[in-house]
Amino acid sequence: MLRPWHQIPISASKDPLVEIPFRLLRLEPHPYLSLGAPYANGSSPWRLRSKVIDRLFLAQDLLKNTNSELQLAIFDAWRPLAVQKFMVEYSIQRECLNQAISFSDSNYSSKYQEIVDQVQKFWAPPSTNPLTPPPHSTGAAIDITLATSNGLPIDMGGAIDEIGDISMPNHYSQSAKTNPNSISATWHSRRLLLHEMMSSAGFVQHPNEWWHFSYGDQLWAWKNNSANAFYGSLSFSDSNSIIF
Ligand SMILES: C[C@@H](N)C(=O)N[C@H](C)C(=O)O
Ligand SMILES: [Zn+2]
Repeated sequence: MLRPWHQIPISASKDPLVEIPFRLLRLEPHPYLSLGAPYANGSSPWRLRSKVIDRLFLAQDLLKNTNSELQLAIFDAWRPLAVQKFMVEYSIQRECLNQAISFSDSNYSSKYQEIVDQVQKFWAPPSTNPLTPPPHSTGAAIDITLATSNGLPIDMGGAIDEIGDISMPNHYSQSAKTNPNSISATWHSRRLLLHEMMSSAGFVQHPNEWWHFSYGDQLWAWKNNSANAFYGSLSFSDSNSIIF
């Protein structure tokens, strides 16, 4: 499924993919490694382009100055194409189970196709076309939330990766307006805070996901009216060297 930002050309930067320093909190164990996703040769998902990491530190400092009791907490970062494919297939199967659809009838069921469409609102296709890379395989995208200073993720009114309207960044805006003292208003303000810190540091947010942000990829270029994106897909060869 092509998105409007897939028409943006990529003029590939050589900014390297590097390990995210431990000063930024990681939510361990890594959710997709725990599911058995295929990270070749034990390669680390905790990596991003170096300039993206600089921006994350900026967002972290902004957050510290706004609310010293909170910190950023990273859920996922770099994702090889094989992992993107694994996670898309896993998510379709999980939704089939949740919605009691038989995966074995998949080819014949229109309900199955509905589930595929729902999942594709949240997961980018594992495209091998260099013109349409999935954002996480460029090293420019991050799934992130807020945590207390002692490392406990706070409730944002919906789990990361949930398939449904609850994941829309503004899902609670109406109920927050109607009832400013409700838990929905708290969730809305937490989502707004995350968005504000990340966007002040230069990131853009995915339209359907409160937790997904990127810097320098096609979505970022499209939202910023920039002629080019500067991060394309990268993957690791068996020897772990970077291939652009
Ligand atoms: C679903 C979520 N983890 C995610 O990363 N979604 C984006 C759009 C993606 O698959 O690149
Ligand atoms: Zn993401």
